[in-house]
Amino acid sequence: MILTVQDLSIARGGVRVLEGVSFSIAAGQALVLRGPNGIGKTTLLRTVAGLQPALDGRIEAAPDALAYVGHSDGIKSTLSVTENLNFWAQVFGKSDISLALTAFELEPLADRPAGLLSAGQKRRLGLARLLVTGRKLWLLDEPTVSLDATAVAMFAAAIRSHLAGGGAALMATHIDLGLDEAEVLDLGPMRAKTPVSDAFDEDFL
Ligand SMILES: Nc1ncnc2c1ncn2[C@@H]1O[C@H](COP(=O)(O)OP(=O)(O)OP(=O)(O)O)[C@@H](O)[C@H]1O
Repeated sequence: MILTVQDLSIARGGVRVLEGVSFSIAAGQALVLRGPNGIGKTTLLRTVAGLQPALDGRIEAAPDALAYVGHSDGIKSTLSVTENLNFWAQVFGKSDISLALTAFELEPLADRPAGLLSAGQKRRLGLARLLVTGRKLWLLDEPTVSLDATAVAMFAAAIRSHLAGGGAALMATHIDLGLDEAEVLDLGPMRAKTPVSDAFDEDFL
């Protein structure tokens, strides 16, 4: 298994949102988190990514297996598209960004400062970053926000080839990516019944 989550309880803003969350993801597998707004999908992804502690339960993953793409793009606006990708490649000890440029059709934008990209183009750059991490498990929070139909298809193709190469993905998305191989985890039954109050993650704003 690339990721195993067992009996996890998580909170946001001191309020328990989900409890008893258990699932595992193997190589080649994609799992889509489903549930209404506010149920705790972002909180779950952040917890699995190690950005906040769990209240209870276990998360098992190889320490260098994860790459997280959340709501904020983490793109450096004064650097060009190529420079951004090179920067991330360096961080992850990789050198080749050509696949990332091609997969998200960023070649025509390669020299443009990222700050001048449109919202959808920025998103494509944010997702292209995944391809230079070399990480096995992609954690994706609403990855298709701002993407048009063509870019959604690019993203779906990137996921497919990642899975085919032995990678895996855990994602929150409201749209159907047309990934037949993806499994769905409905978080509805895991909604917390016993809210607790503490303030350990008040920096989560
Ligand atoms: N600082 C905070 N203090 C208290 N509650 C918060 C705080 N931030 C978020 N919440 C609540 O925590 C719950 C979980 O939020 P989360 O973003 O994980 O949900 P989500 O399933 O990702 O939602 P969406 O589909 O809208 O993105 C929500 O009900 C939200 O209102």
